[in-house]
Amino acid sequence: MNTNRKKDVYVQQYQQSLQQASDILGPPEISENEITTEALLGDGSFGTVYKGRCRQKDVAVKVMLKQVDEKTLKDFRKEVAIMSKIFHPNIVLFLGACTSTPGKLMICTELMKGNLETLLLDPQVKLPLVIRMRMAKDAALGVLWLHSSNPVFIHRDLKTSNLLVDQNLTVKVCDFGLSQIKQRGENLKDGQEGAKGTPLWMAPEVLQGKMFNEKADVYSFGLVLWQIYTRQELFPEFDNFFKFVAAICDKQLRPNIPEDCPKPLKALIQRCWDPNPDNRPGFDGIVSALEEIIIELCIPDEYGAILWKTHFRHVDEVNWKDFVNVFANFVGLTNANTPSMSDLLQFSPNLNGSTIELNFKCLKSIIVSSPKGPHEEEVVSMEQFGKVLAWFGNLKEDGAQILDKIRQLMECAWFHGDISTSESENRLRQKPEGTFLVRFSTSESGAYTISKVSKNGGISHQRIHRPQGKFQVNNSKYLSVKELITGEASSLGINTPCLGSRFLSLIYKAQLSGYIN
Ligand SMILES: Nc1ncnc2c1ncn2[C@@H]1O[C@H](COP(=O)(O)OP(=O)(O)OP(=O)(O)O)[C@@H](O)[C@H]1O
Repeated sequence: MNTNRKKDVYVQQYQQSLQQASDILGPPEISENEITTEALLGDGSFGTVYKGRCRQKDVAVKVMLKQVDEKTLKDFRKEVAIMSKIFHPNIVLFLGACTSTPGKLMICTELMKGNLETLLLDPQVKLPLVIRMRMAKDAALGVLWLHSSNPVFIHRDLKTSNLLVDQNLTVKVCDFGLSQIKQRGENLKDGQEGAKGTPLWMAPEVLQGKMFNEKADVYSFGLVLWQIYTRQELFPEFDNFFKFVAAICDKQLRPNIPEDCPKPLKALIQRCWDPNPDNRPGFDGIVSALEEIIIELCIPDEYGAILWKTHFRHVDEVNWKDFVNVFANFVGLTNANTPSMSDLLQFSPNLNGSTIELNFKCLKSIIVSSPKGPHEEEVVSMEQFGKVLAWFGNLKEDGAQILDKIRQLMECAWFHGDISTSESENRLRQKPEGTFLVRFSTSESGAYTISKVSKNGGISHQRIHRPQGKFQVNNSKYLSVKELITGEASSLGINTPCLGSRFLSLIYKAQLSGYIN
């Protein structure tokens, strides 16, 4: 037998054994008495979802209605069959099902914290936009997986209540009761029983009983994105189905996108809910667009965002060495013909004790989050990179000089950097009037705060604002914090730097070991 033929036989044998295994095993069957139900988690049209226990594990249990018609039974079997075939970190993990006891049909899945709709509509829950966009990306990754499978899975009931959230705010897609399988390129049409899904979230072609494909999920996802952005209820003004269908399909009505919505997000939402399914993006395009939106939210500096998009677009954080190499290349300190900056810093005797080495030490001291455990790496997050650029400048104009700016500020005894308001008060307590420090503002991006001991030993805080990249207190603007402190010392009543800055020891240690000053 030649090698290719042998390979074919092995592949055939392997596929047969897989088929046999799946015929024997089927979806993991759990017997009725292994499942106990506790608190109610949610009510759906197919049944009720409870928190439960199964084989000593907390689970979610969807208990189907006792009296089910043939169609619901078919949907239940389909949900079990689909869930037992899909595995992805953004799809709720199917654990097993009780399929054999009539009147006791149950599906067990991993237990999640709750659904996204409830979270979004709760005004008490703080969810910054960047976190919401990460949640949207999670959901899009889950649906991308469904749409990329062969055959294709169409979810058919995408809505925020079918997106579940865990304790880390990771989002996972659930509820495959209405999902359908189709071949790539195939279009489907609903039968006599009518459109499937939840009308408010349904694509116009589905509402009208026309041919549809996976782009119907994209339409629903446009509404999901709208709700993730606005945190408002969807179409509260409608209570009549026929008027609703006419508004969506004939008048092409869509929810209002607020003025302050970032332009790329607005464009993405509008493309997703385009009346023509062919104009809607695929989920791979949606994931890419969300990645760009997340990067731009975290890194408002134009060139900083370009750096991250070009080199690290799929990740939220990178290890320090990779970051240093990319950054040094980007600002022209190294190029394709030189060794990488991390190698230069480690092995080049020329850089030992140089300003460049010290500059990178200073950058590292504010950009790297310290490892949480012995096996964790030193990493730079997209957020922290964005913050450092907001504090220290404009990457396009400053290039490598940004590193000098960081070091020069750290050389000032009064600069304490990333300490909290209460830590600044601890450091200033009992100090004479006029003692002061400067730190990063905890609430305004790119801004600084002067904390000082005022009359009678009271401690007060004053913001240094950043209009157009300048540094401003009262009505005076300066090119740097250092110039501002010198220029405004007497008007601000500050005279003595508060000691204790962690950066100063870094600079002194460097000077003692021979750094050029
Ligand atoms: N694994 C889970 N962990 C925590 N809560 C869950 C879980 N699964 C479902 N829920 C809760 O139950 C609700 C209903 O679940 P699900 O959508 O699967 O039921 P359904 O009967 O198919 O509902 P519908 O068809 O009306 O969307 C969810 O919105 C969620 O709040």
